[in-house]
Amino acid sequence: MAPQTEIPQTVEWQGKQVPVWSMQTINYALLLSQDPAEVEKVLNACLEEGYFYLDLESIDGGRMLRDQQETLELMKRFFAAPIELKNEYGLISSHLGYEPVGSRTGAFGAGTKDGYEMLKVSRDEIQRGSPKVPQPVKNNGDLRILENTIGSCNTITKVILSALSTGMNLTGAARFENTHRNDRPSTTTLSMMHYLPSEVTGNNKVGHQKHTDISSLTLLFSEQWGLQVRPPGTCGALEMGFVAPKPGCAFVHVGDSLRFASGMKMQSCIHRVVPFNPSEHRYSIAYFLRAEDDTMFVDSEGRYITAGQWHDEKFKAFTDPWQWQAMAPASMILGGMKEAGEDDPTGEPAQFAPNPIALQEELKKVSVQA
Ligand SMILES: O=C(O)CCC(=O)C(=O)O
Ligand SMILES: [Fe+2]
Repeated sequence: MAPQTEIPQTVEWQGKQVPVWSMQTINYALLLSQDPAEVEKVLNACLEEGYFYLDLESIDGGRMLRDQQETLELMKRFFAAPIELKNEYGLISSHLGYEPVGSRTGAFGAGTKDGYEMLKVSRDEIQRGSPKVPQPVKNNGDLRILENTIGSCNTITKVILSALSTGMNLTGAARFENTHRNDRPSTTTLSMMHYLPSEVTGNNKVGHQKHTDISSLTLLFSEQWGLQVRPPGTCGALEMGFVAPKPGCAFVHVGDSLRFASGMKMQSCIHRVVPFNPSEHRYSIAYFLRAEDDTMFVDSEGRYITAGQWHDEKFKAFTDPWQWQAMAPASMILGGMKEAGEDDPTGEPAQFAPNPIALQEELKKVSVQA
């Protein structure tokens, strides 16, 4: 057996010891063969925690890891290009195009902005003859890399979905795969993110806001620290803690759509990204496997709605100014997941807190517009 990489139980961040949450590691090669013990293990991870590591170091997973490395190189080239080229088409739709830094609320909520720029290429788009991607990556070599990566991620997430259907004894049309078919429209997308160093953006423009994902499953690759999750507890989620990057592994988590499709049995993972190292550029690749647009489920508000409608409403909530987010039901951003109390009783690190006078001014601005 390969030696286990030691993951610490806590890590120092902003002068405090913060938990590093441990989790199950699922073996992709075993899942591919529907190994009964591995199927049960992945199902339990989704029912109890809503996330796990996926070990891809095998003959099948190895090529997928190489696709990620190629995508990482592609992203670094893309994000180094001038803004006019990156933003050639802007954000064409919610799941396709470029979003500059500071487009959404940041890691520390009210009055802060996010610290990442993002390029999204949807699975539906890459399947088209002439995908609409900005000029820096619109060449045969880069399009091939994007197609390979989207194909790999799609296969991996479908293998997981299939194991979960088997684990839940779903048969025929009731299996989860049957609402995630490639030839039916969906908002499934590959999202490539570049977090700028907080030394460059300033402390009020950092990270990624706390949320659960719209998707059914999210497959996430990052070799760098910064991602935090809030594990579900018996009386609400526990404290935010880090996910340690693990070599050869992806981090997979359940999103709202699969929680809803499982009749609320699975946990949608509460997470955010914080600046870990103020001088570091952080890169992450997320594949959001989403249900076909016309899939029906009961959402966290008890409504019988389509996956498309849940996507559109939640995407709007993600991109709304924080003042409007604060007025929306909490079940939207957190997919109905419960939190026991404050993230941290001693509060967020002071250096990231927005100036209270500036906050009041911003609040006034939006109430005048509304
Ligand atoms: O950058 C990351 O590690 C996570 C990004 C994320 O949560 C998202 O795009 O939904
Ligand atoms: Fe997310």
